[in-house]
Amino acid sequence: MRLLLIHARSFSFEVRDKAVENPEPLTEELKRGSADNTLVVFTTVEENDNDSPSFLERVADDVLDVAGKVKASSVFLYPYAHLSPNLAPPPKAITILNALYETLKGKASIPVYRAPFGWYKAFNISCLGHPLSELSRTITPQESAPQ
Ligand SMILES: Nc1ncnc2c1ncn2[C@@H]1O[C@H](CO)[C@@H](NC(=O)[C@@H](N)CO)[C@H]1O
Repeated sequence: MRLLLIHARSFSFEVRDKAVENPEPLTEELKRGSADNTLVVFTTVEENDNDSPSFLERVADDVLDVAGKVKASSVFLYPYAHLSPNLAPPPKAITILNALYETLKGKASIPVYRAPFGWYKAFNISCLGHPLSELSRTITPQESAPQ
């Protein structure tokens, strides 16, 4: 999994067009969203990722550690298919992203928002520019313990 974490003074998005054959169904609250003092997590699910609790908890712990350090008021999970050449296919990617969203919500003491999967979206972001405001992470499932 590849993450680009941007601590933003403000962030907003609005859905435009379908980007995959079967995008996530849109509800009113998923069509647009915004937050201030938020940690935007552009997230690319890779082909070798999985939805095991141990993997997702490592990702969530890393994200929330950054959110705490920068004193973000919320986390914004943003599906983003541009951070890796080894993409998981959409059905697998949406499953893992939704599981990550639930894991984050279960662990976070601040609100966790998300943008919908499978759509082109317009967005505005105002990066705060402090030393921890632009971070990237590559997190991979641990190899199973040697037999
Ligand atoms: N492996 C993957 N990891 C994360 N997101 C993925 C994905 N495969 C598909 N998507 C979603 O489908 C849109 C088209 O690729 C993606 N949309 C985007 O990446 C927008 N920034 C528009 O380009 C995303 O919502």
